[in-house]
Amino acid sequence: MRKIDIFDTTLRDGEQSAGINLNTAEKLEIAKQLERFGVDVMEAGFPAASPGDLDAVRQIASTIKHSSVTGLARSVKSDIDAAWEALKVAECPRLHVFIATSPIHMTYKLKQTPEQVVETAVESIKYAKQFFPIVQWSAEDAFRSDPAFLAHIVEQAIKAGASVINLPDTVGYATPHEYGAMFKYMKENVPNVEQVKLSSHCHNDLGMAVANTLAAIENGADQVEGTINGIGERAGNAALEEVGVALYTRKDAYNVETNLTLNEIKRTSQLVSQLTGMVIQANKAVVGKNAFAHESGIHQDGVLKEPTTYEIITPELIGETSNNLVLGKHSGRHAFHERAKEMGFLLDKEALNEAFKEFKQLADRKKEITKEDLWTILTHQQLKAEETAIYELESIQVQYGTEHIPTATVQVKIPEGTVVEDACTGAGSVEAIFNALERIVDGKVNLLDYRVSSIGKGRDALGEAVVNLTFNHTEELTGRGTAQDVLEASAKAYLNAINRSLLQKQMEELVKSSV
Ligand SMILES: CC(=O)SCCNC(=O)CCNC(=O)[C@H](O)C(C)(C)COP(=O)(O)OP(=O)(O)OC[C@H]1O[C@@H](n2cnc3c(N)ncnc32)[C@H](O)[C@@H]1OP(=O)(O)O
Ligand SMILES: CC(C)C(=O)C(=O)O
Repeated sequence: MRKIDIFDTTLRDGEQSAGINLNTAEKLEIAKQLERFGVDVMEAGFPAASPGDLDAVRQIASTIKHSSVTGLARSVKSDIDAAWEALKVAECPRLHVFIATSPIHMTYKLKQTPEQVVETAVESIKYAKQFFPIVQWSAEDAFRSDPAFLAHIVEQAIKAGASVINLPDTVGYATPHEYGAMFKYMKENVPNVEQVKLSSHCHNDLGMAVANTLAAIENGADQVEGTINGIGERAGNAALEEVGVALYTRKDAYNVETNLTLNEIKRTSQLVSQLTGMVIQANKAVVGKNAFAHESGIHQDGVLKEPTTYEIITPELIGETSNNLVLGKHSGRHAFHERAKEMGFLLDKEALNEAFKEFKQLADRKKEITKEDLWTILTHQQLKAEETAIYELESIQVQYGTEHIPTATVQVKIPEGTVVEDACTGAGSVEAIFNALERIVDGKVNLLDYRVSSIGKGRDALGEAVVNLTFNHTEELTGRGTAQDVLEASAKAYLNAINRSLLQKQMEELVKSSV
């Protein structure tokens, strides 16, 4: 199988992303991880850019042993000298030197004629070859260059000593078909092309960087360039993790191999995201938070029965521990039951169905159902199953205004099965609720403590109330209640404590009568 070299430029083109600035220690950390990931070449920086960049490239070049380290230089002697200064410590120093070849860039930016550009390119490669055993030459904006001129300058670059020729789509303008055709054209029109490796370098301005990279491979590219998470100038570069996984998953289509250790992808991606501060979009292919998440019931059911129904990549392939069946309003019973089992809840069918109903009601109101929400719902059902609720809150209504006395009206289903209603005032809404409930429950309540907190984050988080009380002079009991509204949660917590007290009494009587 044909081997494709992976050239990573996270630390050079990736760092060119607006807002990213990595220090030497951070660059070194990423470089070590790129080495573990198995990239063949890593571009560690642009040594002429700053003393800091030169130092970082030097440190990386002296540390990394299993990937070749390179640095970028303009076709300017002082840039090449700076690169040599940084890279001479490397096991096999490699330079990446470039000059633009498109009419727009030559005319307006370089202000050179095509002949002058050829001369500058050849001179710089020859100069670099005095120091570097390996010189990669890039035709910046190759895709928008005149094909015949491009073929001519590539031929001259090879004659001057370049051993890798990179043909970037610098502004992300190409379509896959067109970008592939450029490689085919070079293969057919550069007489000495077989002496070198051809390389792709794609930008993502039209969202086609990865597709273009794959098209280059199909048309003879031996090396592909890109970055982790696709970071880079403007809309970024081809995302290497996507390229690697596409080549592996569609081996049947591409029939090539790489040295990448794919199960290092997750770790590499996380590290780059964390150190650069570039957040990975949730739906990003391969490494996005949702890449292995299934939310809808039909998909979840399929994946539970057979993962390949909806997963073409296994999470393990990229070093992810498992897929994620996200429970939300589109989820179905299969996934909900499976999650309950995973969480250790052994509920009967009826309790599970009740829990599922409660879950769906909550899912309608909340963006995301958190693990804490599920614990609450499932625990509630489990307690219900074990305890047989004695007092159950039916409804609650509170009138509150800064100029009015808070009044609560509550309806509670009592142990006899009837629904009783009562109302009471209080210094605040919670006290009014507790006073009304105390009139309904048959006994003396002594409230000892009361706390409310939110479960999870966000404006739509559930409220949890905890009540400590004694009932008819029992020992202190704790009751918990959860609801979207803290007043409802408070009423539930209050009744939960009373129910626990009654249950305890029933148990004691049962034990006494059996002795
Ligand atoms: C497509 C790419 O990603 S290319 C890489 C882009 N990366 C970077 O630019 C990051 C590092 N760059 C830098 O730190 C600075 O730009 C430096 C140190 C390289 C140069 O800084 P300055 O000397 O202040 O020049 P400045 O950046 O303003 O302008 C670039 C100059 O280089 C020239 N130039 C651009 N590319 C090349 C090239 N490949 N070969 C020779 N000269 C070039 C420009 O024409 C311009 O020349 P001019 O000053 O005669 O007009
Ligand atoms: C310098 C070259 C390789 C580049 O980054 C580009 O053309 O995008």
